[in-house]
Amino acid sequence: MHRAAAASPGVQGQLRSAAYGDMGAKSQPAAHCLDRPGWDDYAGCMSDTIKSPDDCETMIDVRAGVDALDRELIALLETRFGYMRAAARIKPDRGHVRDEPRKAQVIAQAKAAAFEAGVPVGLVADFWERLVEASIAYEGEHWDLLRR
Ligand SMILES: O=C(O)C(=O)C[C@]1(C(=O)O)C=C[C@@H](O)C=C1
Repeated sequence: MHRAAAASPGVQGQLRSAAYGDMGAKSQPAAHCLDRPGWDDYAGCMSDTIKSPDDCETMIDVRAGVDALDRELIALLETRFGYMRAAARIKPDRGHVRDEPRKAQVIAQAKAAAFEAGVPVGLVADFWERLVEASIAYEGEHWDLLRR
């Protein structure tokens, strides 16, 4: 499932401004670009500013691409933490915040997806371990905040 297809308009706008916010209105992709899957759409819409890795010719190209991707990653993380706030709101017991079987499933899925994508699996395993632990801490703090 493509993330933009599943996202609300608010999340799409958030992704767009986080990824392309400082590039000026002229270089922002058309809204339809974020509704369609695949690098070709992303790169095609952004061809005047952001090039696909294979099309990069200079370090300016590379760093523009990396910076745009990093902004998008941060926007995605913001959305993930939004789901943690939702979980904190929905889970009836504080003891449910940490769910070890689900944590193991989330990490296993991330490792499998990394393997499929040719991304270093060890890196993803370490990153997701940190990510889920940080998510548990965040969700717990939010659970307490909502009920104090
Ligand atoms: O799935 C949940 O129950 C969540 O709260 C999300 C999440 C996660 O980061 O993905 C966080 C805490 C749980 O230990 C398991 C998974």
